[in-house]
Amino acid sequence: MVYTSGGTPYVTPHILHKHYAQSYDTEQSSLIGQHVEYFSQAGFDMDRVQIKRNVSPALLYEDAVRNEGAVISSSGALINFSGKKTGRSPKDKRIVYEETSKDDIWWGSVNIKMDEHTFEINRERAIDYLNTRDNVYVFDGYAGWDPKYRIKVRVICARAYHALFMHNMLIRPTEEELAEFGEPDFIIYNAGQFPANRFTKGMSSTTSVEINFKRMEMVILGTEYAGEMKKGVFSVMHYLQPVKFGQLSLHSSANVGMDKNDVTLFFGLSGTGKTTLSADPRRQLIGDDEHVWSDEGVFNIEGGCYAKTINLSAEKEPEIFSAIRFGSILENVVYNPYLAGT
Ligand SMILES: Nc1ncnc2c1ncn2[C@@H]1O[C@H](COP(=O)(O)OP(=O)(O)O)[C@@H](O)[C@H]1O
Ligand SMILES: C=C(OP(=O)(O)O)C(=O)O
Repeated sequence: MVYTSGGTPYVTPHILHKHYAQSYDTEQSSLIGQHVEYFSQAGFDMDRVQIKRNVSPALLYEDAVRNEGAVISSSGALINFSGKKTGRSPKDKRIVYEETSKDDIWWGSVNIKMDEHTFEINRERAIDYLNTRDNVYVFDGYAGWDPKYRIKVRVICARAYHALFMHNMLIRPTEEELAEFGEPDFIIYNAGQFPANRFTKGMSSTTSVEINFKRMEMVILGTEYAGEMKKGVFSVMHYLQPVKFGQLSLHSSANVGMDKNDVTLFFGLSGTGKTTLSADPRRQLIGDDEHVWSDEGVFNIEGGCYAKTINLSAEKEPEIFSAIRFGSILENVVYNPYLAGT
């Protein structure tokens, strides 16, 4: 990200893995016995890494600013950079070919096949990388507002901003729900700072975004674009809803009239206006991207929204503009370093 002021270019910082000594209240991570055992069994070196589970946005801000080159904008949002990948990598997204799901997947250039062994290699690579970090962030949340059709998702990642992103995009459990969360239904291992090995069978680049429906896991290597995680959860719900629950999942935004139950769905590929149109102030927002039309109505899969900020103005899109405040993330935007991130 380059910002130019008076002809002088300024490259905004993107400092990764800076090992600052950190004071951290261990109470906050509150990994109770069963969790410590879970993470040890999952291959995490619990003597080395500090696992921070469902920590507050303020703590994630502190870590992102201290360790990841994040900046706080004048309106309180957290400005972050996703490195060289600033969008999704569809050509590097693969699905494991295995007996439990192979007949329910439309294989081809969108759903690219990967073998189980390669998944295991990349999964191990991701966990090995995460074990080299001082901080590993975990966010446990739900996908799907209808308790009948929702799943429990665990995100394990190395960047505080990725944890904050999923804190925003998933549905947050209450304190009681978190205490009784138990085993997740789906796990994302995000080691996006670390590349895939190009010499591993099937890897065509250093990026790999892969889903294994048998293990109900996703592994991300070689891309830090946070949207991969939210779309990964969507891929899983797009598989589970029709195949396992018999419900219709939709890539659409949705809103509803103030008095009537007249739900409107807006369909379109990424960047075609789903978020913008669903934010109509005369109607109530249900969600901006991922829904399920179930036997009882339309429910959102997500807990937050993801909007494009290009040419965003307070006049044209006031609801989206005013959402840029404490807790929200600005990803890959230009800012003025002299005016405290404006
Ligand atoms: N008439 C319009 N309707 C919707 N979006 C528009 C329109 N004109 C321009 N835009 C812009 O197009 C982009 C649409 O992005 P967004 O709503 O986030 O798409 P999506 O949610 O489908 O990915 C925004 O930057 C928005 O400002
Ligand atoms: C986050 C994204 O979603 P959408 O543009 O569909 O809102 C994306 O395409 O990466």
